[in-house]
Amino acid sequence: MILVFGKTGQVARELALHSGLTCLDRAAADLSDPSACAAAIRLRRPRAVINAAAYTAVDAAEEHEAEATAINGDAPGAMAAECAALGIPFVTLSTDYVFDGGGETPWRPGDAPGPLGAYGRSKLAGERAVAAAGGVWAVLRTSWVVSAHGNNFVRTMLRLGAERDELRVVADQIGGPTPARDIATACLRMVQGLETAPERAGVYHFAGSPDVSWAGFARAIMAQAGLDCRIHDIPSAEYPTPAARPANSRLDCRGFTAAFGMERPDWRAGLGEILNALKEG
Ligand SMILES: NC(=O)C1=CN([C@@H]2O[C@H](COP(=O)(O)OP(=O)(O)OC[C@H]3O[C@@H](n4cnc5c(N)ncnc54)[C@H](OP(=O)(O)O)[C@@H]3O)[C@@H](O)[C@H]2O)C=CC1
Ligand SMILES: Cc1cn([C@H]2C[C@H](O)[C@@H](COP(=O)(O)OP(=O)(O)O[C@H]3O[C@@H](C)C(=O)[C@@H](O)[C@H]3O)O2)c(=O)[nH]c1=O
Ligand SMILES: [Mg+2]
Repeated sequence: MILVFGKTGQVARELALHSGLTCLDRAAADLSDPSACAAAIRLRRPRAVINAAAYTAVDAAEEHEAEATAINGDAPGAMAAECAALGIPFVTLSTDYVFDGGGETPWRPGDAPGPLGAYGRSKLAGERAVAAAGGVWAVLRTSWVVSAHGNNFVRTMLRLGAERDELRVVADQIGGPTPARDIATACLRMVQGLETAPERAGVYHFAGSPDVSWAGFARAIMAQAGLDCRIHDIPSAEYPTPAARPANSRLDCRGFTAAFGMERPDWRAGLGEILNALKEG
């Protein structure tokens, strides 16, 4: 059995569609209590652990950094330490928001992080705690997660696109939208890969292709959904938010493909599947 932290989130819901997994919701394991997470692993004796739970409210994290750091920093660290003690692989997710967004070159896993906000700092704290715990661990940084469930940009655009004739969307933040379904597959590939070749432990990048601005992504969503809503390109300065977002969120995913044999998924295909799932309701 593979133990998954998270049950209701975008990635956790896609993981739960696979067999051989036990998914823990907040009632079964609250990440604001890291030692309870370690205890849950000890009790259940899985062959591997995937952490798909996190504090993901980017703007709210600015005012709740201590809570975000407990959940995104301390809890994965405690999980990783327990997995190291048990000699089992541990996979956790991180984000493009650990980078400062400078330049236009896709970020490589070894590039220096420089988070612009509290969410990114809390996720970086988690990466560092996991690496420090030792054992057979992997951090998968992904970006712009989308699915038919939960809070994500596709669902926001569908809601707003049905209400309005035009929308202003930032065009100077570029990244790779990533279907949660593909992230779930990637996590399971990593578990298998780490079981057979533990020397693959480390930090990896995995994002959908092609890279696009939020405005470009919004236009694709409106077009594929058949919504008549015009998207105006705006600079980030015209869409002020409590937390700054990186301008360059491009992730260089070649190391992941080389290690685990999975290419970057085309988000345009994933978007079609999400729209179909929402239509079938
Ligand atoms: N969403 C995105 O765009 C991106 C996400 N990521 C990372 O990918 C991973 C998965 O994200 P995603 O699936 O989108 O997340 P979601 O925001 O969809 O879900 C978050 C999950 O974490 C759970 N959770 C939050 N706080 C706690 C807590 N204190 N104890 C237990 N469970 C808790 C939530 O449970 P509940 O329903 O009870 O609140 C929910 O199941 C995260 O590590 C995230 O940082 C990386 C890049 C982009
Ligand atoms: C709704 C809306 C958003 N925007 C902008 C704000 C923001 O820069 C961008 C995306 O909005 P979101 O609120 O979805 O962005 P955000 O919540 O920051 O998404 C991030 O979530 C975390 C968890 C991650 O790890 C990141 O990879 C990333 O996916 O679009 C507009 O320009 N116009 C709009 O009408
Ligand atoms: Mg959001």
